[in-house]
Amino acid sequence: MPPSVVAWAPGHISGYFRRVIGETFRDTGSTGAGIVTSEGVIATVAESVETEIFVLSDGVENTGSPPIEYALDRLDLTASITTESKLPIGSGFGLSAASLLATLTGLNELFTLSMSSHEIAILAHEIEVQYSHGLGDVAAEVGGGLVCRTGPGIDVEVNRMAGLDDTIWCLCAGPIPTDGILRSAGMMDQIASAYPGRCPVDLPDFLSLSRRFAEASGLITPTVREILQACDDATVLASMTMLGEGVFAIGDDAEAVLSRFGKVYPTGIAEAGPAVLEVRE
Ligand SMILES: Nc1ncnc2c1ncn2[C@@H]1O[C@H](COP(=O)(O)OP(=O)(O)OP(=O)(O)O)[C@@H](O)[C@H]1O
Ligand SMILES: CC(C)(CO)[C@@H](O)C(=O)[O-]
Repeated sequence: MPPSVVAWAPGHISGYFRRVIGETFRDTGSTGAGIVTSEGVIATVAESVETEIFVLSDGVENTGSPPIEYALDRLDLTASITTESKLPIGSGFGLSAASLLATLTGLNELFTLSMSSHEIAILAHEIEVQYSHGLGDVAAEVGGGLVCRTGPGIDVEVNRMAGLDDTIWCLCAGPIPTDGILRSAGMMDQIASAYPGRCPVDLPDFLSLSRRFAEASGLITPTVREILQACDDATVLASMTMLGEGVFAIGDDAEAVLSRFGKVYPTGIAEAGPAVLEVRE
């Protein structure tokens, strides 16, 4: 077996956001708030004469990942890469950013690239913005907690609320292609007008601000509406995952209410960002 490294990065449930377009990708991104999730992406990277990428997400295996392929090209590397996540792709869990952060963290260790965690984050953010796969997920996922980003990019101060032991219950009705929304000027205008303009004071406040944003953004689909209504009827705090056709909720009855609509994915709130888990010589 060739040498390999296993690395991890957290996911991110964005609750509300506003795009900010800067002069370069470094000051382009979003302001907003979200939950960095303990359910994220595990990347196993190994030396290989040819690049191969396997993506295992929510039990479904695919091959290939353009953003990861681009990252390898930028680093002039070939490698065998496998990413694994219990959460489904494209459903608002920030897995594109997490897969980049986990993969780059693993490659950095495997090939002794001597990249700092900040340099890894800069490259991941650039790729996210370039592919329109995300705006603020990398900035959120470099650390843990309930995060509030008051500026775009990863060189700005991020407010993090740590030590939260709540379980976040998530339900996914289907993917929403992030790039399609981010590339729509009309949607971006409506999203900007829905933006709350402040950071949450605690987790319940975050859910409440996110729900008001979702209602005003025009993004709620009929399926999400039905699920949110059931949560309202049961006095369960819930909102829509950005950007995915999904719902996230907290509280004692959240799992029971969401389970009526399909598979429920529980996650904790991460305490930290990307890390190397194992080095296999
Ligand atoms: N776990 C993963 N492993 C490898 N590549 C991934 C992974 N998740 C996403 N990608 C790549 O990123 C692309 C865009 O993913 P997308 O942004 O839609 O998912 P997401 O980040 O989970 O959703 P969101 O950005 O709404 O939170 C995918 O088409 C895929 O090429
Ligand atoms: C745009 C976005 C909602 C996609 O996940 C996220 O990157 C964010 O909050 O900026």
